[in-house]
Amino acid sequence: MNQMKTADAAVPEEARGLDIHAHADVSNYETTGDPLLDNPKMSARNVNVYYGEKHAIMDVSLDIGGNEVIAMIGPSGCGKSTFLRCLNRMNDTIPICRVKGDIQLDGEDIYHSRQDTVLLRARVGMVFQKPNPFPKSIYENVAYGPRIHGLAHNKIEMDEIVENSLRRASLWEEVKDVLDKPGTGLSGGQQQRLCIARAIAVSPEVILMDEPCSALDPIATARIEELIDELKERFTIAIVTHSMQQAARVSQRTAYFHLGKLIEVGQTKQIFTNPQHELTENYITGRFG
Ligand SMILES: Nc1ncnc2c1ncn2[C@@H]1O[C@H](COP(=O)(O)OP(=O)(O)OP(=O)(O)O)[C@@H](O)[C@H]1O
Repeated sequence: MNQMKTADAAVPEEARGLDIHAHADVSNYETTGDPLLDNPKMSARNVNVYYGEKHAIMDVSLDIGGNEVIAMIGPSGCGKSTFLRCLNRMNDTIPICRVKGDIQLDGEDIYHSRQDTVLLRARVGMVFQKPNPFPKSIYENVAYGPRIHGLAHNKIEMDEIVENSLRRASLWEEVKDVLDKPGTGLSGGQQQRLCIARAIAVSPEVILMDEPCSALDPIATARIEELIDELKERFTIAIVTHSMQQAARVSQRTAYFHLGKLIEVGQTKQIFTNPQHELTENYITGRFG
């Protein structure tokens, strides 16, 4: 059986420290692997992103399949978060940021001028690196989205949405007796599960997760990873992670980014055991990153 090649598998010091900028001109690289799928849930074509003059994402084309977990990995600053934020137009909130190219959700252009971004972000929810509950009760954190989207007609329906969302986020048993207490009073791991419950409450189709475990301890991280595994039954998930072990544990496909370019995409097992591109191999074996 193939062995995982990741950095954490004791890479000797002398093998590390390869300069990422040794391959600084990646602009003409073609993506290796299978970035495109039949019948994708989301599809990105020739996406370029600029922050002012800085060209942060270069001509990325990538599909995301329904009910898959796709992990986005790569060295710091390679554009993973920027690309993720394109998928629900979170980059619109950054004035100097320009996004070019075509991104579709179920075949519809999400950058169309008639696209309502509030509705889009309900369909394509987001969980951030640092848990960010609203300064409101646990109940209100979850009820807020359904209320603004008119998803409940009465208190009974709202109670049901709140309970179901907290159950799906594996938090209900811990908070069912303290729903009126502030969400900010929970532990970091519980706060992150509350943020996941909040995202789930508006019945999204896709959940974007930007390093959702980086502020959590290993036990809280393991719970979120278990949760991701359960959530993929109902949702499509794109996750940015710095942890290759996490990518290997939670995802079916992995996309490797490098200096703004999508270098390689494939089945997670293949990426970690038999990467086709030298840059991917250098990264997963810990030579840079
Ligand atoms: N708001 C911003 N304004 C200007 N430049 C930005 C902004 N956000 C990101 N960038 C630049 O875009 C490039 C890609 O950044 P991005 O945060 O997407 O990378 P990343 O791979 O997610 O990095 P990390 O792993 O460190 O979070 C970097 O060079 C970064 O400095």
